[in-house]
Amino acid sequence: MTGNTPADTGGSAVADGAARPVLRVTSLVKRFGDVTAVDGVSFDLMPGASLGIVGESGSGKTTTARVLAGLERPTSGTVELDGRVVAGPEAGRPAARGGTRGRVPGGGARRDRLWRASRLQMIFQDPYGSLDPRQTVARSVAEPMRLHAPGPAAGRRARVRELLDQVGLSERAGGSLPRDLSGGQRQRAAIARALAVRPRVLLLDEAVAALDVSIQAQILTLLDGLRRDTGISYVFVSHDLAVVRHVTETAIVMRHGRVVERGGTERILREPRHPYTRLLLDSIPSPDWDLDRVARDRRALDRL
Ligand SMILES: Nc1ncnc2c1ncn2[C@@H]1O[C@H](COP(=O)(O)OP(=O)(O)OP(=O)(O)O)[C@@H](O)[C@H]1O
Repeated sequence: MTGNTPADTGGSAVADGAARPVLRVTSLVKRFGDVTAVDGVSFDLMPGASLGIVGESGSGKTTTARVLAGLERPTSGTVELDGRVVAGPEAGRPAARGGTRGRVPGGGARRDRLWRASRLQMIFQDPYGSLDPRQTVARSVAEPMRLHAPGPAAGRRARVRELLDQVGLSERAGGSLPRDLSGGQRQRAAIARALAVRPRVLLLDEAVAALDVSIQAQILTLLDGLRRDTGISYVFVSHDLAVVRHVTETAIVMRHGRVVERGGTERILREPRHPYTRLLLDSIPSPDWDLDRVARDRRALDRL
């Protein structure tokens, strides 16, 4: 076990003060009654880096993501976003080191939510989580701009065209309702909407899990290009190690709410150190797949 310190995740190493993590999660705990869904998770995400959160169903990935997005309050621990504590006992306060002073300018819960949403956006497995089924894609993409940066409609229209182009959608697709698009196009539209406010972090929760493999590859390539072009950071939540390999440099592996392994994604996949990570890798279908061994290893792990 590698413990739950942020140590070796978060992308490029940065000297003191040179750059601070855009997202810092410290000792995060989330309980639902008797169930501890997240149990002491910590990590840093540097600007422009991409971090995977992997684990099986029930390991606490989605709950972690929901706390980061402000959809759940943590039981304890803190989330610092862009130098500001956005969740935890000090929420609304600047982070201890190098953060902005004072509360979010103007204060107020709505202001705080807008501030957070302007820096961190979430993409769900189901694009209907962010697209209104009754609105054209173009309107859905324009909406966050109206909220965050009110200004002339002409400027918004130009920016919507630019965003649609950035995610590979035609103007025609922009004029369509979500139900008239393919699953891949809908996910592109959800990404365009998330990018509309120029967030620093995109939090992707099983964002390609519902798509055919060939479409998955297209979306992953799109995400790679967007990160290169914009310097945005990703937290990429997935049960699928092959997918995580494509879009992240570092990863944490979660089991029963805890981080059991962390490090470079390639290293984790090539030389897993924790038996649970090895089991996850052995569970991927391959020509020499040994189902009996996977079942045996799981029983042994469950006894630990
Ligand atoms: N709102 C809730 N109320 C009670 N228990 C919950 C709630 N949300 C999650 N849990 C429990 O917390 C644990 C972690 O769930 P979570 O959804 O975070 O895992 P996960 O790794 O994302 O799995 P999945 O991919 O299936 O969503 C599970 O035992 C789950 O049943």
